[in-house]
This record gives sequence, C-alpha cells and structure tokens, in this order.
Amino acid sequence: MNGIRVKICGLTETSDIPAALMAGAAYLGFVFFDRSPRNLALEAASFMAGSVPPGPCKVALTVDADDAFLDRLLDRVPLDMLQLHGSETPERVADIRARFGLPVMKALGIAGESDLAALEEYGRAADQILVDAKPNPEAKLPGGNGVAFDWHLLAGRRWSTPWMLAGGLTPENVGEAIRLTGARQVDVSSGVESAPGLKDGERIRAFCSAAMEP
Ligand SMILES: O=C(O)c1ccccc1NCC(=O)[C@H](O)[C@H](O)COP(=O)(O)O
Repeated sequence: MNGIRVKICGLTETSDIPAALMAGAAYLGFVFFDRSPRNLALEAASFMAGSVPPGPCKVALTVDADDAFLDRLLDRVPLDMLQLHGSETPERVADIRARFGLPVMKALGIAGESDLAALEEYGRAADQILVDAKPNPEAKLPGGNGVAFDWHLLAGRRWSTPWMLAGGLTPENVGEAIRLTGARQVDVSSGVESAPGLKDGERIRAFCSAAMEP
C-alpha cells in the first residue's frame, strides 16, 4: 500500500457502495446534476449514503447549486464533503464553506499552463482542489467526460492545499498519471463504468489496486 487515496465518483446503484468499499476507496461521490446519467434523486442518495459505514468520506457533487438546494440536500442526505463542479467564484466557495459547515472541494478544469494560476486562488477558499480536465466546448457535462489533460503540466509542482487528480483516469493509466503528477489522491468516474452511469465492480477493483498497489 502506498497511501494513495481513491475517490469513486458517480455511484448510482446501492451495490456500488460495497464494491467501492471492498476495493479500498476513501471517498464515495454522489452526483446531483439533472443532466447527468449519474444524477441521484435525494431519496435514493439518502438511502445509499445512509448505508455507508463510518469512515469513508461521502461527497456530494453539485454544479452552481443555490442555497435552497444545498439546504434540502444536507437536510436529507448524510454527507461529509461538498464538491463544487460549476463556475462558483472563490467568494461563493468560501460562502458555502462557512454557511454549510462542511469541507469543500472545488473542481478546476485544466487545459494548459494558464489554467494553473486558479489553483492558488481557489486554494485559499477551498479545503481541497479537484484538478480535472477542462471540458471540450461541445461537451454536454461540466465533468465526468472521461477526458484526460496533459499530466506533464503538473509535474514537479507543489500546492499547499490538498488536491486530487481527475479526468480520464482508468485502471490502465492511473499508475502512469500518479507517477507523472505526484498526485496522492485520484478520482475516477467514466473509467470504471461499463456504460454511462453504470459502475463496473471489477473495474473499480482494478482501478483501486492499480492506484494503491502499483
Ligand atoms: O459525472 C457527472 O455526470 C458529472 C456531472 C456534472 C459535473 C461533474 C460530473 N462529474 C465529475 C466527476 O465525476 C469527476 O469528479 C471528474 O470529472 C472525472 O470524471 P471522469 O473523467 O469521468 O473520470
């Protein structure tokens, strides 16, 4: 074991939870975004998150959510972290963190060198940064597109805020991604699916072991 922490994002079936936990995932991600094939109704999310034993971090992914939705979400679903995957400003990130009392992870899209400055800025407002691929202009979703960015952009860089690598990771490429970027945490959604929104237990297991026991 190398201490790498894995987040499996976009769980949609109750059976995804034991699959992710048995594989050793440290974070479980639930998506709340209407247009996503991984979108969960609050009732389903409440049941799924309620079935998680103490330990793993239960993360809610939202996109430019307003306070009324976050109130309803946190009223009904037992959660440990909010992942903000829209165009929330640093001020909005800080506001959500103060108002809702949960750690916040801000997702930032990277396509080139010039996108890296935002990591410093948002690092002052968020508890963690999710360093993800910037979606193509024609993409239907702001994340979860199974697209990677050039990992060399992160090589040799250090940030004081904890961060997690995401975007197009798979059981086949996660070892190389960790080696090139120095990531200590990795996030995956599409790369462990058999179809959009359908997690594959065997790929979850393969991903976790490739990340944690290379
Ligand atoms: O997964 C979705 O459907 C989604 C919808 C809206 C915003 C973000 C979304 N997903 C983000 C993720 O699941 C991951 O955190 C990240 O983007 C990596 O996804 P993938 O490239 O599919 O592994």
